[in-house]
Amino acid sequence: MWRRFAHLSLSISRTKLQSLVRDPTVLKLINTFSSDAGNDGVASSRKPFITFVLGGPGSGKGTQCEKIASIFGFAHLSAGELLREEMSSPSENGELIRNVIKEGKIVPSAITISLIKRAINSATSDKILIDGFPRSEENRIAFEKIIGVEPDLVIFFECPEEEMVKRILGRNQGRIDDNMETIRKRLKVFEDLNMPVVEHYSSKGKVHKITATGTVDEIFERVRQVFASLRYLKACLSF
Ligand SMILES: Nc1ncnc2c1ncn2[C@@H]1O[C@H](COP(=O)(O)OP(=O)(O)OP(=O)(O)O)[C@@H](O)[C@H]1O
Ligand SMILES: O=c1ccn([C@@H]2O[C@H](COP(=O)(O)O)[C@@H](O)[C@H]2O)c(=O)[nH]1
Ligand SMILES: [Mg+2]
Repeated sequence: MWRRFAHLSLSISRTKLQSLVRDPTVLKLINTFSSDAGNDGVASSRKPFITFVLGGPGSGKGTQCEKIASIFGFAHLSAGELLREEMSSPSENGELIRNVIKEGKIVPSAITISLIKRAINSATSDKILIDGFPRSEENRIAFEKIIGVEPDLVIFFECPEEEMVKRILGRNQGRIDDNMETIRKRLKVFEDLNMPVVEHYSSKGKVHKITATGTVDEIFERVRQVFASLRYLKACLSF
């Protein structure tokens, strides 16, 4: 296959390309865009390319996901947003979700995963950003079991607590959990339950840690480089 690259003046060595082709994320990129293989958990005839976007409350996940979605053509699924919509609809789980969110705790996996699964199945892109999920190791294990896939990539926004608190208190969207009492609980849940998920995927080499301080555009420039390099590799490897 290397002859296919011969006419390109790529500043990337053959050895590097060979190692990239063995990289699971790159292999998945190629499969996502060129195969019809499906899986049992989601109805798509293609395997979606799944990115988990993690970070503490107020670290900027939603803000950055919107930019990734518009520039790189991803579908943006926010687990928190799906739960808020469910909470506001005449759903049998509405009251439970409201109480859990108000307490800064984690909604049972079965509820969140069924909302995520439905959203993946109706997404118009096979490149999916799942924002703010999994929140715990229990969430993660349940997702991998029910959906039958692991994420291809994990973006982790690292942000100091005082900055996250400042951002949340300035958000002004009327969220029932954007108050100091709930914020303290959310920060503790993040450290105790969400960080082990980041550590799990770090040990598998899937995490891209992004420093989440600075302006929205400065942070997006760091994020953009991760996705631009994936897009570049796809372009190199799939023609
Ligand atoms: N780099 C930034 N500098 C200043 N404010 C920011 C920055 N990024 C996002 N914000 C603002 O901070 C608030 C929180 O951002 P955002 O909603 O994207 O965070 P989040 O990680 O999705 O939070 P949550 O986990 O609570 O949903 C928003 O009001 C957003 O406009
Ligand atoms: O997978 C999830 C995602 C969210 N929650 C609950 O919702 C709130 C708000 O989530 P944001 O991502 O900050 O919008 C969160 O504090 C949890 O209570 C959840 O349980 N599971
Ligand atoms: Mg958010």
